[in-house]
Amino acid sequence: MIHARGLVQTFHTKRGRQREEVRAVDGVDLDVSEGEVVGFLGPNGAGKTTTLRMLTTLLRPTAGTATVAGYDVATQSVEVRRRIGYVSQAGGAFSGARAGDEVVDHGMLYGLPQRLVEERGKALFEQMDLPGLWARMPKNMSGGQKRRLDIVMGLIHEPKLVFLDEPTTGLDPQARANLWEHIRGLRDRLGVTVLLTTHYLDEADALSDRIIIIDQGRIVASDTADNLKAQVAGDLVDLEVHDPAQLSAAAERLATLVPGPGGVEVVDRHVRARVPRAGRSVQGLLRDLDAASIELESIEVLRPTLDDVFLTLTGRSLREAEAASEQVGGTGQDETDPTAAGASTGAPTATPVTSSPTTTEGAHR
Ligand SMILES: Nc1ncnc2c1ncn2[C@@H]1O[C@H](COP(=O)(O)OP(=O)(O)OP(=O)(O)O)[C@@H](O)[C@H]1O
Repeated sequence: MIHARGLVQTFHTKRGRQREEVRAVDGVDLDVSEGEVVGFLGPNGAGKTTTLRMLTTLLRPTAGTATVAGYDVATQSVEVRRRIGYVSQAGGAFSGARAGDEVVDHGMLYGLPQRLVEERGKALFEQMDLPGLWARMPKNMSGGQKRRLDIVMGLIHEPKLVFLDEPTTGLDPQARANLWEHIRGLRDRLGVTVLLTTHYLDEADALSDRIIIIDQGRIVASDTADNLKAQVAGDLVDLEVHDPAQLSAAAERLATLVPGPGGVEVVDRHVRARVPRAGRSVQGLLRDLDAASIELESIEVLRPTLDDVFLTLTGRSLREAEAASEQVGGTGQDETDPTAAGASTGAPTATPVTSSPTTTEGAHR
């Protein structure tokens, strides 16, 4: 469904008098098969949205090639746009119309007949858990309902491939969980291929058949969540020791489970290490500690998380990476040089109907 090779996007920005080049995407190779739900994970500013904007033909790649649904993003953008749905990060900046009318107008922009769009739209309202909201103004909907309406708009022309850019940002936990169910349903019930960006680790973990991790414009990993976690060297065992005088004795015992030297960390009253298959060895450890009369306040065994994967791959946690990206100016989109390579391929709203404005982003502008 998606095949990208060596995708690059550079932006030129100005800070005061200084002209700077930002290499937002730096040689991305990416393949997504039909029917996959792929989570595109990375810290703020890693290049997720920029990659999506190239794949959805909203930005022309500075270098590299990509085909989406069988068509070239640079030379066959109309064909690509007809076949995809794109729910942008910004979501719907809806007009003052009623939700159902927004959906019908949006579908008709694809050249679809009104009656067909109404039928499909109403079915999608049911599937997306928006019953009775057809005549409601989007401004009077909750955040979760608006996000689901965004997805209805992205699906109205029955694309086989949908791009969701941070679909649950700003939603409360219940609305997020609810939207996850709907995203799973896109694949299970409608056979839709989904590429979704997120910086929520739990979201990528829960939703994705496969996870692609991007950092500083480069892909650093692509595999199932389980395989990625298996690359991290073991489970984290954390012992909280009752008597600080016994910390080094506890550390010695824990060290016997760690392959190689230097793997045990002592922080306050805690002794921690990564232990391969801790589930199997922790019982013996407890017996050892007991025999040596080392009393514990608590013991925790934590399976690796995707954050551990990111840390192993990049040497930074996702949170550190996000904080660093915010310090260097975050999105930095304030002074973009309009002549920069990759200026938009044209606002979809200005595109004739035959060119099928296929993004909810464009249609909401
Ligand atoms: N129009 C632009 N002009 C200049 N720099 C840009 C522009 N768009 C993005 N960038 C920069 O490119 C880099 C990647 O941005 P991008 O929005 O793709 O990241 P992201 O992974 O989607 O982040 P987030 O999770 O915050 O949405 C960042 O450094 C950003 O500041």
